[in-house]
Amino acid sequence: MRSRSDDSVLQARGIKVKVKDKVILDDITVTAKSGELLAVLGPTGSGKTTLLNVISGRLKVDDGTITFNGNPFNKRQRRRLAFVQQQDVFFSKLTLWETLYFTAQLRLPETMAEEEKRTVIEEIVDVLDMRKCLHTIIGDIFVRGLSGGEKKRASIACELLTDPDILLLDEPTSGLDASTALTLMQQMRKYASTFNKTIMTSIHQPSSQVFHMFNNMLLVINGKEGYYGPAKEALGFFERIGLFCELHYNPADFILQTAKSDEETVNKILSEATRLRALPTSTDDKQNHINNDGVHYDVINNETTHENDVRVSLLDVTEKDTVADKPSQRWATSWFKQYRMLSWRSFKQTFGALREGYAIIQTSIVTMVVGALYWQIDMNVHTVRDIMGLKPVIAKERAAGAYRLSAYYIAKCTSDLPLSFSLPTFMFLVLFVMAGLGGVPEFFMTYPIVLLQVLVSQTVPPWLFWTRYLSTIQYPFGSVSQLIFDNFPPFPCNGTETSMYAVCKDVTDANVTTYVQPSDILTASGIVLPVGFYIFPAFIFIVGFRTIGYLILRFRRTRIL
Ligand SMILES: Nc1ncnc2c1ncn2[C@@H]1O[C@H](COP(=O)(O)OP(=O)(O)OP(=O)(O)O)[C@@H](O)[C@H]1O
Repeated sequence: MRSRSDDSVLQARGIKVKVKDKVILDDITVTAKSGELLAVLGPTGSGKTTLLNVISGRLKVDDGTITFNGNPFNKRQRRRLAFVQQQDVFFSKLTLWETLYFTAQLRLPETMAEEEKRTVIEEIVDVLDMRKCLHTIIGDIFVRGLSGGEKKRASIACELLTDPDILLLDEPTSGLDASTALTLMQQMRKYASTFNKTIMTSIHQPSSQVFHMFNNMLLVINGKEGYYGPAKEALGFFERIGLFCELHYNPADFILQTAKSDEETVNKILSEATRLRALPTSTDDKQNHINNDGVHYDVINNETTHENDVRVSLLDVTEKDTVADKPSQRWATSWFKQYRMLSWRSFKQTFGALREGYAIIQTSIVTMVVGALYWQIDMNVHTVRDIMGLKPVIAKERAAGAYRLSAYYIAKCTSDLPLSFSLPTFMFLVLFVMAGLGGVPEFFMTYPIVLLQVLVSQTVPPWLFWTRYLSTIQYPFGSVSQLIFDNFPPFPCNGTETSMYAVCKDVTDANVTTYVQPSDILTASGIVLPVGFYIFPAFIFIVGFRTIGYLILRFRRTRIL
């Protein structure tokens, strides 16, 4: 159930971020209060996303502090923060309902009753007005599904499921038409005021109506603070330095154009902002900020979203903080639950691809051709597309602490098996019968080895192609050949390519029939070792490569900037 969050103040003070020698954020101070919508405006590349990354804890600062109710914003409190990134990353074959259900199962506590989880989903769906597309698939560039605006709301819905106190939105309106963007921001503003949530959103080019919805705004220019304060006072700030917005002109457009204009104008804005910040009685301090010493705190909430002024004393803040500091577990659900849900989703995604008829045809053809040559698993446009698409989803979900990497990895490996095996099984069966490679016992002896080879092939990434010299294919091939040819009858030298077999080379008398033994065929193919020798390395490959894959995922750090 949505709960009304306690009054809170999140403050970033003197934030500085440098990448190599480039200063990306320089002395940014901003305060976000519960119940309010704070917008971070700025030209492209000014540092808006970087600031959100810093606040969410995904990026370290070179200088500055972030506090929550006057205390350092710690890891535990950050779990009450949700971050909706600019790109919507989803499993495309799942419906909106399935996506929300999956997220709820993983991110809501296991102790919460199933019925309650469903109620939470229903509630969010209503808050964001998404009922009409609940059973539409997410879709991708190949198959249409949710619209851009619906996808954006779906991203937000996934984050709202955990009922966070603080919601960071990175460019939620980018790519949306003006009316969809307006509806979304109206929903966000209403959500913030109804449930006393803190919402901080970066935004590129808000319409006039959207602009008037912001309680406070921070203007970032080249990583520096251009204006911070109530949105409705922003034009007054510019007027004080001689910059006037024409009547009926969109204030956001005016502000952004001014922020991108000549150096002299930009310097004027930055100097005025610096001057105001230095004033002890600046608007900034009066309205929003905890004083420098972080001890005294007095908020006058003067916006229309609140019916009454809210005054929070130090005592209140300390009490609220204790509540917010309640120890929370690292994971909402057990390893097994994560494994089960991740397998479920992986199945849905894979079989969703199969439901698309053309995917089956294409997969079959490619598998037939490639599989016939190499017994390799198919690697066509669809699977590549899906695999490429998964990385950002996993990165997003892992960053939000949705599940353990080990649960994901094992679920992915196991849930893919039925599909991975289905087409090679079909092919092997057909070939086995058509080529008359043996009877039922031979089939059941050789079939597991084929499956083994499918697994080995899957685990070798293209950049490790040179490992063919380690002959992953040779081992199962060797064992299959041995099992098949062991039961073959000898055949005469005449009628065959005699140079292949030593026994045939010396046959000079046409009346003498010399036979090639099955063992001769194997020797000629370089298969000379016992069956076990060929099977064992396949297991080593399967376990070895999967372990390496897991370790790479585990220890490779994702760069955010
Ligand atoms: N890893 C990096 N190395 C060097 N510069 C970087 C790196 N990451 C970001 N930057 C630079 O930092 C600046 C701020 O980037 P950021 O993504 O925060 O901007 P933004 O205001 O969110 O832009 P947009 O509105 O286009 O999303 C940009 O100039 C960007 O090129």
